[in-house]
Amino acid sequence: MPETASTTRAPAALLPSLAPLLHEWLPRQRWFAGKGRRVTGFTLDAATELLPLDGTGPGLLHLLVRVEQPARPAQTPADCYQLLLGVRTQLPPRLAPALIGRIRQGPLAGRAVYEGLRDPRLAGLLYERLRTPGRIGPLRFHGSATLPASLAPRVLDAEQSNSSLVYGDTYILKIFRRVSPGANPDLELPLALARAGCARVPEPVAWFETGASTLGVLQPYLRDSRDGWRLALDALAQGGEFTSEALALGRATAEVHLALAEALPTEKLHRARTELLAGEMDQRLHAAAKAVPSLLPYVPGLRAVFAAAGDTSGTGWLQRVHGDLHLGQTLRSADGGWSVIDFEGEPAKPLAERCRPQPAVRDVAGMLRSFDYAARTHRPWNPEWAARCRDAYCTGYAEASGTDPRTDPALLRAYETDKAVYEVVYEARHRPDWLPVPMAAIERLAGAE
Ligand SMILES: Nc1ncnc2c1ncn2[C@@H]1O[C@H](COP(=O)(O)OP(=O)(O)O)[C@@H](O)[C@H]1O
Ligand SMILES: O=P(O)(O)O[C@H]1O[C@H](CO)[C@@H](O[C@H]2O[C@H](CO)[C@@H](O)[C@H](O)[C@H]2O)[C@H](O)[C@H]1O
Repeated sequence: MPETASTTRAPAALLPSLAPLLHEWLPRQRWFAGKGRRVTGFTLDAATELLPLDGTGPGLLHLLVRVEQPARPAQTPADCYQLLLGVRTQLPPRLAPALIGRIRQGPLAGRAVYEGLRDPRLAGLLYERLRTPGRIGPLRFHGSATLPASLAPRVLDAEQSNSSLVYGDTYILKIFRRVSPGANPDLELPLALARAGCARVPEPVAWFETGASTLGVLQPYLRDSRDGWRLALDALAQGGEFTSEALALGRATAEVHLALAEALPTEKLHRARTELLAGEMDQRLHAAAKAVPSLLPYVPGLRAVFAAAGDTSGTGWLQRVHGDLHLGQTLRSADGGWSVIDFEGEPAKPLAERCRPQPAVRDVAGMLRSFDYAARTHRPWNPEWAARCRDAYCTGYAEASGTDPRTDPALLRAYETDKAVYEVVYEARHRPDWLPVPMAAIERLAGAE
């Protein structure tokens, strides 16, 4: 791979001037995973000038920053975040909302630092790097000059765990925000699925990485699609059914699972394994109840659900799965076909855990929870609507895969419970107003309702 001129500076030189700005700005970002814990400092893993900070024009600084926070579990490294910072002497008014702050000290004193992705010139440069594969300092760009040139970029303003840019309504580039060592499953799995000939997932056309970690993935943008969550809410609002869509979604999920099982290693599921899996759910419950004490009264009931799953003989196999499947991760195109996106897994889980083979029923459970979410979000609450969707989804899944997820009800219930516990922590951390939604499921699954 050709190495273009690298302008990487001694990282330590930049950090003191940026730290006060990051201190204010980082914890407020939607994708910042360490909310609620004090930030005590920063260290740099890498700093790369993608455009020089020599003051002749806008500079673009790529940073991998570790954020020091107390109350981190022992032996775990501080979270590392990917930042793309624009640096200008004068910030044009159209970029004012992107301002992070002005540097107060050092050689760059007075310069404005801003969210670089919001600057079309800088976002365009990132795309150009993908069109011209090569290395810049520690960054390795994999792409192709066959990608169309000069597509206008825009930032996607979605509720996201990462950040995405859409180029000319043709491609979408996801920039991973919290970066872990290892290949990100959101690149690995779509590539494997494309190799297996599964057309349910947009095929990655370019990406960039450090050699140790995946940093961003470019995929075709499904421009006329709508996501399953919006469509389900629309159906509810109009008093309409969603069962035929749920059936199609079940089929699509099964197709993805079959292709993943074909493309990547699988393992036999047996009794000792179900016991182990149930034990892990139990541990996650304890950690969750510590973080969100309103779970505490339900712990005995929930533990019984996990124990029942651990007692099952365990049939089928373990395989790579989506890991965080919900209606918002599905897109329906204008022709009615469903696609599945975002194979990163649950963002809070360590990467190694997200990449482990698991029972496919875990994804099924995620989607069943999503129908429940949609029905609960709607006024008046419509539990029968959710029950019909859940049934149709399992039927579609069984038709396409030959395996009905309802044939092992104890395992399915355990995964639904595990997901609801995860959702309680997720909502408590990110959207406290939504907490009653998973709490209602916790009450039901613990047998208290
Ligand atoms: N290939 C695509 N085509 C169209 N829209 C997409 C595509 N990929 C993602 N999106 C949109 O971007 C949003 C965020 O993408 P997602 O992969 O879920 O990001 P995150 O991991 O940050 O949550 C999705 O909800 C969807 O609306
Ligand atoms: O899409 P992400 O990978 O960022 O997933 C996280 O955020 C989701 C919410 O945006 C969250 O999903 C939960 O809320 C959805 C409705 O907004 C609902 O459809 C899902 O069933 C529910 O789990 C997801 O859990 C979280 O990981």
